[in-house]
Amino acid sequence: MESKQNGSVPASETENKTNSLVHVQKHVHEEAEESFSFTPQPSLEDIRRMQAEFTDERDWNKFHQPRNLLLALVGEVGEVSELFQWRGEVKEGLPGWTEAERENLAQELSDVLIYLVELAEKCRVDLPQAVLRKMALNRLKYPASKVHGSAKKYTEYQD
Ligand SMILES: Nc1ccn([C@H]2C[C@H](O)[C@@H](COP(=O)(O)OP(=O)(O)OP(=O)(O)O)O2)c(=O)n1
Repeated sequence: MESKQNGSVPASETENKTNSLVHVQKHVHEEAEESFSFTPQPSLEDIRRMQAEFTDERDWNKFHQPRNLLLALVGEVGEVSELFQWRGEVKEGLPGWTEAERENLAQELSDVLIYLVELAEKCRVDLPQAVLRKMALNRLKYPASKVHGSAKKYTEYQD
């Protein structure tokens, strides 16, 4: 028989609750810590080439001018937004999303990337190199020591 102190919850019950809380916290922690990375292929250059072949084979270059590609890109961004709308905040890893919803999102994000890469190609922007330059600029604009933990825009810092 469990001993009750001053009518409080038996020690074993408190222990169980504590244990399950620790379990839940550990689970949440593990989910947040779960590492994720992309497979290295295809590269952006691979994607550029594959999309160029797709376009050539269909004689679609006459439609794929920069402005049309930009409009197509924005349209696909809208399709990604549709998948998130009315859901409220969505946690990292998309807990509760079905496999079909995840696949849908993967397809829409791919459409965005495909049009982005082709737009960059048609504008003669070497996207991987441009990204390296831009990230270097971002690091200069937002020194970690200065902005750590703050999401303020760089123009809001007084210095
Ligand atoms: N003129 C076109 C039409 C399509 N695509 C390619 C690039 C995109 O990855 C995809 C876009 O196809 P859809 O316009 O059919 O759009 P979705 O695949 O998003 O279909 P839906 O709008 O029904 O969701 O196909 C392309 O390069 N050029």
